[in-house]
Amino acid sequence: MGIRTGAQYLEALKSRKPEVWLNGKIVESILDEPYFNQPALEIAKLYDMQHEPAYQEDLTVVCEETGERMATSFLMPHNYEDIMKRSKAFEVVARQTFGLMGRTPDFLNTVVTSLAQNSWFLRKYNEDWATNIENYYKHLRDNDIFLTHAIVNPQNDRSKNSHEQADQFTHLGVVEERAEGIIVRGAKMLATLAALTDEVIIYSFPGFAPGDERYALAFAVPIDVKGLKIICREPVQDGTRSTFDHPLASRYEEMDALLVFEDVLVPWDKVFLYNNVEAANLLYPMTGIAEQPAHQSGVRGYIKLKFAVEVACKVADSIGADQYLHVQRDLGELIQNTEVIRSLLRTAEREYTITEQGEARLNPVVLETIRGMMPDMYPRTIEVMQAIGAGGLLMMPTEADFLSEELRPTIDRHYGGRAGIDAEARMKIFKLAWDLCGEAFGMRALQYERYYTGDPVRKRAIFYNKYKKDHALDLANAILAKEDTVKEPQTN
Ligand SMILES: Cc1cc2nc3c(=O)[nH]c(=O)nc-3n(C[C@H](O)[C@H](O)[C@H](O)COP(=O)(O)OP(=O)(O)OC[C@H]3O[C@@H](n4cnc5c(N)ncnc54)[C@H](O)[C@@H]3O)c2cc1C
Ligand SMILES: Nc1c(O)cccc1C(=O)O
Repeated sequence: MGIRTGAQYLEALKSRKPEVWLNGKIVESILDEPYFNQPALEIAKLYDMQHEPAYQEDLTVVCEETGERMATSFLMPHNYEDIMKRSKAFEVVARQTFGLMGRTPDFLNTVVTSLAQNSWFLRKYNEDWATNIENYYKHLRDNDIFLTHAIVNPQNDRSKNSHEQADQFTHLGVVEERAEGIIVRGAKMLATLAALTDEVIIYSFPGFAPGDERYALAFAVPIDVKGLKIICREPVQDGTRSTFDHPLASRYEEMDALLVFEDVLVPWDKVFLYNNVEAANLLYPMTGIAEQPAHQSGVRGYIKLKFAVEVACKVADSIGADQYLHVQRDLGELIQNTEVIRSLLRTAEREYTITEQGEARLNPVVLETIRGMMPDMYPRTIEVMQAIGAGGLLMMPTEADFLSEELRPTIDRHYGGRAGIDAEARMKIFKLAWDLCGEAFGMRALQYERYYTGDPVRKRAIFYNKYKKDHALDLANAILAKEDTVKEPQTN
């Protein structure tokens, strides 16, 4: 099939009926549900862009194996040119959603591509696991499949491992083996965009302990597989809010969901890892699924940070606040933060290495630095935006007010900004800002930057401990090695 169009993506959406729970009801038709309609159209636009002359060379490449075009995010990187091709594709996608949709198809495309490129790791444990992921990669690549994923156990009792939870199937685990596959039961979180995807892949961040064997697994199933409940969180918009009042929340809402598997059959050919705690704990650090998605999320995160900083600058400019020193200082800080991330990305890309399997990987220390800085930089941007927007963020008429012939003259008189910024222009800027720094949509976008890549506290601790193990601290050791020994005590 090769690359899909938006219409083909939407047709596939219509052809399925996953068990999606939204506000206490099963959604009968995803596309007809107002809440999902606009985000689905945004995803469809990304598929259409693969066919548009302006974007096709950036978003797709010709697959050497099939001769058909495939998404560039399925390209297995072997050199700097491949790295930069992927980087450009990630940026084109990110710019389309201003970096606000973190789990666009390219994210998991890079995950499965790297799992396939590193199938050697799975082959060490089980030949079938390796063959299965290699075949799954081709299935996704050749059919341009949109994946969601859930790799975290739901928050039940974080002081206990999966096998110690009160109910042994609170967390997703294997109930039994059958000739046709494994039966899985339990929950996994946090499947972003699940309702809008074709299939779901399950695996885990490291963290299994002896006794967790039944939970140590990785597999993939269609999103509408029998027995899978997709339980959505509360929506941050209802699909009917005006794009004038909520320009971001109305378009880029990424629904998050808990996945509950109720004795779901996973065919053996879709099992990538099973009943092996060591393999499950090493999957993330030993394959490229730490580095490769971090490239996509680094580029996306940069675009989102840059976008939010630009909104903060527009807010300040629209009311003349950026003539004041402290506002200039704070906005200068935010701009410098975006330059730090941009520069780190170029450094990580340039300082790539080639693995024994021929995979080009960005510098992991630099990638991890980006991942470690974003959970502070993005919230700081929102804080500055709130401080500059101040009460104006709570002083915005709605689109309906603007449309009132009676009220409009009053709005025009009292809601304008500095010279040259009329009421509508200022309100459009402030509504962008409020979606980012006040609405539930914006708070989720902030929480995303804090947690999408894992717990920042533990990620930084892992980073420090690995850095200490891998780096000699040679500058400090050099001075300590000098002959500045303590002289003999003076004896009087
Ligand atoms: C908007 C958003 C989108 C996301 N999208 C996805 C997705 O698409 N797919 C997916 O799989 N995941 C997704 N995630 C989930 C993300 O991977 C997790 O949020 C992240 O791994 C942290 O886990 P947690 O949220 O359960 O926090 P917890 O691990 O429960 O942490 C809660 C608090 O307890 C502390 N804590 C808990 N356990 C420990 C421990 N063992 N040691 C020390 N401290 C501990 C943490 O430091 C933290 O302060 C998303 C998250 C967000 C916010
Ligand atoms: N956040 C991640 C994810 O959801 C899947 C794979 C990798 C990551 C990551 O950030 O490392």
